[in-house]
This record gives sequence, C-alpha cells and structure tokens, in this order.
Amino acid sequence: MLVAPSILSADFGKLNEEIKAICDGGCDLIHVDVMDGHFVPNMTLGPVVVAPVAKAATKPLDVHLMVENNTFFVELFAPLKPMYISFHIESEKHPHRLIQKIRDYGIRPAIVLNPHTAPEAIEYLLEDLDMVLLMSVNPGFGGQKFITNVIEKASKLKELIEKRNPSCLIQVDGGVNDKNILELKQAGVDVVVAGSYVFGNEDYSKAIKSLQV
Ligand SMILES: O=C(CO)[C@@H](O)[C@H](O)COP(=O)(O)O
Ligand SMILES: [Co+2]
Repeated sequence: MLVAPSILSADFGKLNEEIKAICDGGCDLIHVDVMDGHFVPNMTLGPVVVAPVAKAATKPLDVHLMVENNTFFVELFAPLKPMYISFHIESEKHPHRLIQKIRDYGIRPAIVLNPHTAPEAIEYLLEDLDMVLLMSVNPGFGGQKFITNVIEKASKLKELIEKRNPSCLIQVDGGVNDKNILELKQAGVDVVVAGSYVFGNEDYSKAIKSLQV
C-alpha cells in the first residue's frame, strides 16, 4: 500500500519541517488538497504556497483539486510538476478532454468520485486514467469519519479496472487509519491518503509505516 499524507493536517506555521518529516518518514507521495470555496465550503492552497512545498519535497506531489474551474487550476499547478493531478467527475463537463490536457503536461491524470457517485460513472474513462480516487468522506475538511461503504465501492471499481485498464490505481481519501487499512487493502486499494492520522501522531514515520501494509 502506498501512503500519501495530506498536508491539510500539517502545521502551516512550520510547513517546510513538516514536509521534511513526512519525506524522511518514508511517505510515497505528498497529497495536496486544493479547495476553491465554491465546489467545497473551504479554501486552501494556491501555487504560491505549494511551490516551496514542491521545492522542499523529496517525494512526488499528488494534487487533489476540489474546484469548479478545473482547467484553470490544472494550468496553475502543472508548472509545479506534480506526479498526479486529480479532479472531481462531479465538477467537470468534459472529463475526457481534461484528462488529455493533464497528460499533455506530462502529468498522470486521476479522477475523484464523491461518496454518492457510482464507479460506473467513469467506466468509459478508465482506459485513459492512471488512478481513480474514491472519497471516503465528503470533500472539504480533514478529520472526518470514514464512510464504510467505500470498501464495497472499491471492490466494484476493482472489477471494472481489471476489465478496462489493470494498471490503473485505486486511491482512497478520508478517515483512513490503522483500523481500516487492512479492509482497504483486501478491497484492492493501492494508495491511501491520510491527514489527521499521520499528522496527529507523534511519530510520523511510525504512522506512515503502519499504513504501508
Ligand atoms: O481531500 C480531503 C478532504 O477534502 C482529504 O485529503 C483530507 O485532508 C484527508 O484528511 P483525513 O480524513 O485523513 O484527516
Ligand atoms: Co484529498
């Protein structure tokens, strides 16, 4: 299991130290939550803050867009060369076109599904994707309770992925911790995002390793 700590739960007063700590602690990716105050009722990071993060990081960035104007934000974040950019299917009228645009920047495209969205909604996009992110909380905030039916959803998505594009990864984001990690693994999940669990632990390295099952 790959682990992507979400810096939404980091101490922004010492962001550089926090980035160094999770990288030295053995994380696989650094999850960056971008919120616009429209698609979700919260606002977070722009490229001005994320640029020094990208500079300090020794692990690749995984940018999770929670915005209405996806194209605008893809153009803003592409110069930072993240490994992944993911956008919500619920906020995009032309997902196939946007996937190509992300790939043209040399970035791996991923799509995010809110808790109510069925995996079938993206069946005909799977061939073009490197990762699908299933939200296991409502997007907008860290520290929420894990929605357990994501386990069943991950198993269903896994079947579609086996049929359409076996190299596409499944990522789960929200409320992930050492109590639900094995179930996620068994359902076929490849990458987990963990914010409050990692940054709420005194030993980031220990917390990260406890999820690398
Ligand atoms: O995208 C989001 C929230 O919208 C996440 O990436 C959270 O930041 C995860 O935080 P925890 O649920 O792990 O505390
Ligand atoms: Co996220």
